[in-house]
Amino acid sequence: MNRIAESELIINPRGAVYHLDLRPEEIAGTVITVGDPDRVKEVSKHFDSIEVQRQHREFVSHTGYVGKKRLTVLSSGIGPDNIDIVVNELDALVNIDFETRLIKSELKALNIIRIGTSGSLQADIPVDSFVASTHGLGIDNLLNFYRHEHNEEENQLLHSFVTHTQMHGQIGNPYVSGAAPSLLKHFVKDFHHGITVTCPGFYGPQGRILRLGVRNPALINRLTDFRFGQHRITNFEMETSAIYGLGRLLGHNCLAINAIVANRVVQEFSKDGKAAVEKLIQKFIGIFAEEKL
Ligand SMILES: O=P(O)(O)O[C@H]1O[C@H](CO)[C@@H](O)[C@H]1O
Ligand SMILES: O=c1cc[nH]c(=O)[nH]1
Repeated sequence: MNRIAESELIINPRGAVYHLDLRPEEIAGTVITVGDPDRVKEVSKHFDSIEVQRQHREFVSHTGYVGKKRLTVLSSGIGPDNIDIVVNELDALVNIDFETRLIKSELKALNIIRIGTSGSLQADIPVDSFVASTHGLGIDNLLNFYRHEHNEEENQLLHSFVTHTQMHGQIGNPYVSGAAPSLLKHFVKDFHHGITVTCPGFYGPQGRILRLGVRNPALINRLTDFRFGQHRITNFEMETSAIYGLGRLLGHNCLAINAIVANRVVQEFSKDGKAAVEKLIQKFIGIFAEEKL
């Protein structure tokens, strides 16, 4: 097996991975990712104890316990490019030996759960409600830098998506991956389920028009109308498909749960998005404490 060079896996003088500044023993088997660094303490304030607190750039992390269960909460910052760093470095922390720089013979699967905010694409999914993503569909291109394959059903879904949204030639190849069924099954009551589209930006890529025109002005309507069997697109944001896609390639169990702060169909924004996120965090902590995940 090949030793991974110093330039490829960068380990700092503390023995911690380059961007996250975390050592292997400093993360738990369940990792919550949040976009906003300030949200990390909003999650860890519900921990019974905190044993590790680190910060490097936008990557703030707290590891501690809820009851006897250990978990880490880590901010990713905004966007799929940051998820490339977060998921690869989390995987390295558990699956690469930092002494020998060799991939371990026994690989570990993390539970990676995003607690985020998102924009609804359906009139019946109002602001302040919650969505658990059955699929992450990426129009951000990140996964196309890696060798990956889709199954027949995913290929059909993507073909139908590109045709319906008329995105041919506008962006690279969209990609799609499902949530881990072992995690999704715990987030049913009080959650809408559906496909989450992940975008490489908040404005043009999500059809927002301020001063610039967009190439696909009908994008929101086309996403709202899209159907594939019983599947529809519930929402969009900027991380889920990258987490699901990289997580699947690396063998981790991934889920995204999002609080809806904007409804793009009825053009409404939450009056108290912070309260909606707090309710979602409390719901997650309750489920994590009581159920087997
Ligand atoms: O609230 P977070 O988790 O950052 O998620 C959403 O909010 C950011 C945009 O405002 C993007 O990261 C988007 O995915
Ligand atoms: O509309 C929204 C709201 C939150 N996050 C997004 O990416 N889009």
